[in-house]
Amino acid sequence: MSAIMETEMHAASMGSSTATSLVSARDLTMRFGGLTALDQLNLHIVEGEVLGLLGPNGSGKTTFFNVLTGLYKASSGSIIYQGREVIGQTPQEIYRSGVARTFQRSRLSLPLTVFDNIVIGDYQHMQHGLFFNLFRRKAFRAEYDAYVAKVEALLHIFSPPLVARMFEPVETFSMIDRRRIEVCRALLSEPRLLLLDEPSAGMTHDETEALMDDILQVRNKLSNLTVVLIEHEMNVIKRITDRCIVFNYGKKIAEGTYAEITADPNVQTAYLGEDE
Ligand SMILES: Nc1ncnc2c1ncn2[C@@H]1O[C@H](COP(=O)(O)OP(=O)(O)OP(=O)(O)O)[C@@H](O)[C@H]1O
Repeated sequence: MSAIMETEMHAASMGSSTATSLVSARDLTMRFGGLTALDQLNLHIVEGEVLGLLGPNGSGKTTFFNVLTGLYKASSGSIIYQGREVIGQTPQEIYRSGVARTFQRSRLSLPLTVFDNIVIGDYQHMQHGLFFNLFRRKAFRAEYDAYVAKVEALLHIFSPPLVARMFEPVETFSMIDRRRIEVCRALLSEPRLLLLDEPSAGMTHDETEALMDDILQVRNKLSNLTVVLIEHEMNVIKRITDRCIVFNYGKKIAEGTYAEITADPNVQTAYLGEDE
């Protein structure tokens, strides 16, 4: 089947005649010694969707993110993002092409301020030579002010009270605010594709609900953004995804709406099998 036909089939499954694939993974395989974490995986990520990635522990979800963001080099197969092969590109190149992510474990520097934590991700884009900082004070100030305005705007989408506290250290913030800060950091580069690895991990039910509202709000405000989230909380998946893909043993075993995948016997067996 041609790539165009597959894209059109996906457009049809999204209920839209204009939907196109932002990412296409084909026969993607990632081996760690004798362990096959991704096993000839084929999937598409459709532009503008919120896609949920599900699957039992160890089914390859985070490995997929790690390959897509260039942290791991796939053993074989291909990932086309915006018409270009991702495999072989460095994490920095992939980031610059518009793919940003958060991690399962927090990667914030707790003693640093909210502002510093957010802009640190964009460090490579900054003019930061000694000459620039010492002798081009006006340009330095303008760049700094532009970053402050950008961070304020991002924090404002999530939680206006965070704006007033943006120069306070992250260690003084609650878990949900820390997650918001991490998502803001990922959004600073104005990505087209945002990958969220278990955003609800370690949060209470109410915090999770609030963060999901935030993510929906971000998605409404940044209409070109495509979001993929790995999540174990089925309520979250049900509430915010347009479509889901389920992994098991590094393969895609189901895809469709939340209602479709939860009714799928393959999915039920994968999860029940894990509990037994
Ligand atoms: N760097 C690595 N070296 C060796 N094995 C790895 C590495 N990264 C992942 N694996 C293995 O690959 C498999 C898939 O792991 P992965 O973290 O992608 O699963 P997951 O679906 O994200 O799981 P979870 O839901 O528990 O986060 C697991 O068996 C894991 O132990």
